[in-house]
Amino acid sequence: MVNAGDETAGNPEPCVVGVDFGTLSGRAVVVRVRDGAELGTAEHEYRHAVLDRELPDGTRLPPDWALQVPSDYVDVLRHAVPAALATAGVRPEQVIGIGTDFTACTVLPVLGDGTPLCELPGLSGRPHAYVKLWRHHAAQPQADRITALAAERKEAWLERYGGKISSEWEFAKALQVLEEDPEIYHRTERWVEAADWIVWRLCGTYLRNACTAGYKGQFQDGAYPSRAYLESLNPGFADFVTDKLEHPIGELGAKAGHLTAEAAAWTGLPEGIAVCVGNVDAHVTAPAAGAVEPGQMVAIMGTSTCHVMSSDQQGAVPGMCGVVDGGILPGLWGYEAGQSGVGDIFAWLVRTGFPAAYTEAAAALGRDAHEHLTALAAEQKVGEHGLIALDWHSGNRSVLVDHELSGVVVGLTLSTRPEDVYRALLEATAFGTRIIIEAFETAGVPVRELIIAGGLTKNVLLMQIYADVTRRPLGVIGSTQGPALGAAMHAAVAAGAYPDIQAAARSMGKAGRGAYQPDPDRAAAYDRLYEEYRLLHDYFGRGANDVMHRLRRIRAEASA
Ligand SMILES: Nc1ncnc2c1ncn2[C@@H]1O[C@H](COP(=O)(O)OP(=O)(O)O)[C@@H](O)[C@H]1O
Ligand SMILES: O=C(CO)[C@H](O)[C@H](O)COP(=O)(O)O
Repeated sequence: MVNAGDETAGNPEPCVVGVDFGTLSGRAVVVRVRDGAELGTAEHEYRHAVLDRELPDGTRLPPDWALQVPSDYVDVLRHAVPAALATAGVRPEQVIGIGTDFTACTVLPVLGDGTPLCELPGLSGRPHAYVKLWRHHAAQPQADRITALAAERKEAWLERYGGKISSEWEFAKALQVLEEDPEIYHRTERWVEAADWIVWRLCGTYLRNACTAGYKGQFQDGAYPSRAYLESLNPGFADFVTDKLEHPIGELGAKAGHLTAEAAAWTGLPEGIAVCVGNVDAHVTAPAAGAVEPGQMVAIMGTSTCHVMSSDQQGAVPGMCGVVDGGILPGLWGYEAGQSGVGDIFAWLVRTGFPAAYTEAAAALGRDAHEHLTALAAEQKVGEHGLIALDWHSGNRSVLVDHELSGVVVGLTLSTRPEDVYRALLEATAFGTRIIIEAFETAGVPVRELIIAGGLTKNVLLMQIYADVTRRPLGVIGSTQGPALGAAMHAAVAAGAYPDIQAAARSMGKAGRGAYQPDPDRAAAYDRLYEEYRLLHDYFGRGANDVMHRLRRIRAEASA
């Protein structure tokens, strides 16, 4: 990190602020416009983290729920932005713009002035009044009906979503509210992506960003799903688009408005600076990683993995999350696919399968649990643990689009150790990425380069496994704050410092090429394991054995 304190004292250079709203925290970074130097960062954890068991008042939540509290996002503006400025040694007057990115589809019900329903008197005990986080997966029954009806009616937009609509997105989540808590649904005046809500808080203007509108809001070729379609889904849902969703769309990198006096007081930034249109964590990271050419796929690996890629070719990739015109970069088709659980799955093992003796050994070596398991797992040869796993602990986003699937580890014996399972889980996520890449290439959308970004780039074993499993050289982004950097780059465009995001990427992006090379022997050994993964994937995921769905029903009955 560069400290700009002295350097900027006599000659203050323009800077921008990017704020990345992740799953558990928000991270702010102060970036120099000229060259993308990251001058200071700060993180603020959400006080309520993820509500997946109960509301703050103790109201119990069913399985597969994941909610958040909107005031936690404002706290990031209050704490992380001033702290990042202080660390950077940058004076507020140097900052010409602020940009944000968010997880998505993370969506909330609000009044016409943006007030979240969960903040209204009498509604703090109502689960449906809260933010539904991207990994709220309880709307799967609604998603299944949305897909089935679209297929039956041959809705043209279905193909743009790889043939399946996800339970993570705006329509499935809203339909769940209507069907489970109609009063909350009727009191909802706007159904808003958190990505747009935070921009609304910053500049007082509500615009729907083109990215989430396209990928999560089923907005294609200037239109949402028709009233007739929605009425067939549920008569009470017929006017969802006109009553609660439709709103002017802001292009990515455009200026949404100017920082209000209230938001200036929260952040310590000057009132009136440019506020960029909202965007998504994965999508802003592509230009941050220098990926502005067709066929450069960026996998943003953290809690989950998103695969984003721009292409000059429009294709129907089965099971992708979507293809949106200009969804990542203007003038190109933007593709997204993903894996709902990656770091989250490794965290599950650390939480549930890390014995006391391991905790002591890790502490003695000064390692955290991930580092300890990784170091032990790195001592093995490919296949030595005798395991194969399916990475579906948080369901399958691509290519099966089914959040009622669950995780599997085959091959457990009385000799199996935690590091064996940990390694099998690392490998399972790499196999999941290979399935996705193959789906693109089979559909005629070439993947020319694979670049990795996100928190998991710090795990060297994991990166090498991805290179070996995919048989591709991996580039690794040259920043640990890819999304926040990408948000800052979009802010620079919104403030007029660059004509477009491609130009900003040339000066501010942090491309890293060829950091890991595949090893031919390990790659060959992984080919054999990948065949086993594919077999299990199709067996459990494509209907040959529906045991995972049946188990969910048994669980629901048992806990009813
Ligand atoms: N050394 C590690 N190896 C593998 N996974 C890790 C390691 N350290 C943390 N993780 C996982 O990384 C995830 C967080 O990734 P990060 O990119 O920081 O966050 P986010 O995806 O929310 O932006 C967590 O799920 C955590 O379990
Ligand atoms: O689906 C997304 C983008 O389209 C989510 O934002 C993403 O999966 C959550 O990201 P993270 O793993 O970084 O918390």
